[in-house]
Amino acid sequence: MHMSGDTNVSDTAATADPHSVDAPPVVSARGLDKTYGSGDSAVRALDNVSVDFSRGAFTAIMGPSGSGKSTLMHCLAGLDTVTSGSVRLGRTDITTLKDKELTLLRRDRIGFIFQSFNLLPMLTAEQNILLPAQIAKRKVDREHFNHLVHVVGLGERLDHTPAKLSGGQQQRVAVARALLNAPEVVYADEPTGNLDSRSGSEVLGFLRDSARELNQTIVMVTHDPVAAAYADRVIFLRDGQLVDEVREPTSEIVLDRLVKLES
Ligand SMILES: Nc1ncnc2c1ncn2[C@@H]1O[C@H](COP(=O)(O)OP(=O)(O)OP(=O)(O)O)[C@@H](O)[C@H]1O
Repeated sequence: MHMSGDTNVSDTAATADPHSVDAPPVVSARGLDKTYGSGDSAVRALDNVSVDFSRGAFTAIMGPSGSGKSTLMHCLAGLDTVTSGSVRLGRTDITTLKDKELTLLRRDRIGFIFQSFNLLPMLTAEQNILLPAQIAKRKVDREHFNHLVHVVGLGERLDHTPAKLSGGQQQRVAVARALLNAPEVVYADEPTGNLDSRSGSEVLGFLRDSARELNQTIVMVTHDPVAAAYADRVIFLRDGQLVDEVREPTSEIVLDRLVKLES
């Protein structure tokens, strides 16, 4: 679902190599600055960050604690305002939007996955997955729904409430919910932070497959080099600046770069 005037971006991007991190950007940030507070207590959380995220690419954002990962994701997703600079989603400069427009943009064009799953306890897995579409009065493509729940392995458990699901299953519900609308970009904030390593690798494998097979653009903040190795590309922040990047990462290379950043 696109807002008027934005369909061209996806149309042209669809002809690009879906697996390339060099495909046309879906999200493009230029000269992002974010300062919290003022005077002596001011903290420059982002310092002139420019970065592109291509269609169908799975990107991990890493860096030491306090380096600005969450701030960058929140600014990219329109959850926080920037001090200066611009963020484009397709053709829309989201930094110029009013609150109401931002709310609609997040609802219609962005998917979110959080560490804490954020499922409603009184709803079944199926109801949780369908809820955003219902709120937005979007027609659900039943075939896509069936495909998603099959791929994430939830077929048998659609009528269970979250309390009757394991952590990994709950996160798979949250992933299916985020992907149902085929949003232009999915932001995942430590999506495996609450999962054991087996459930975590299932969720990460599914995120990687959805980037490769569904051409889904995914941006993930993580502290975990093993999680980052599922991405096509890892970008590194230090003191609010973008300082490094690795393509086709392995956990060893990511760990090595992190250690260097922290030294
Ligand atoms: N609301 C806020 N008010 C003031 N300072 C903030 C706020 N949010 C973040 N900061 C500061 O901005 C800097 C970047 O924080 P941010 O949470 O983006 O880092 P991070 O890399 O995500 O850290 P972590 O890995 O610990 O989650 C830090 O110095 C932090 O203290």
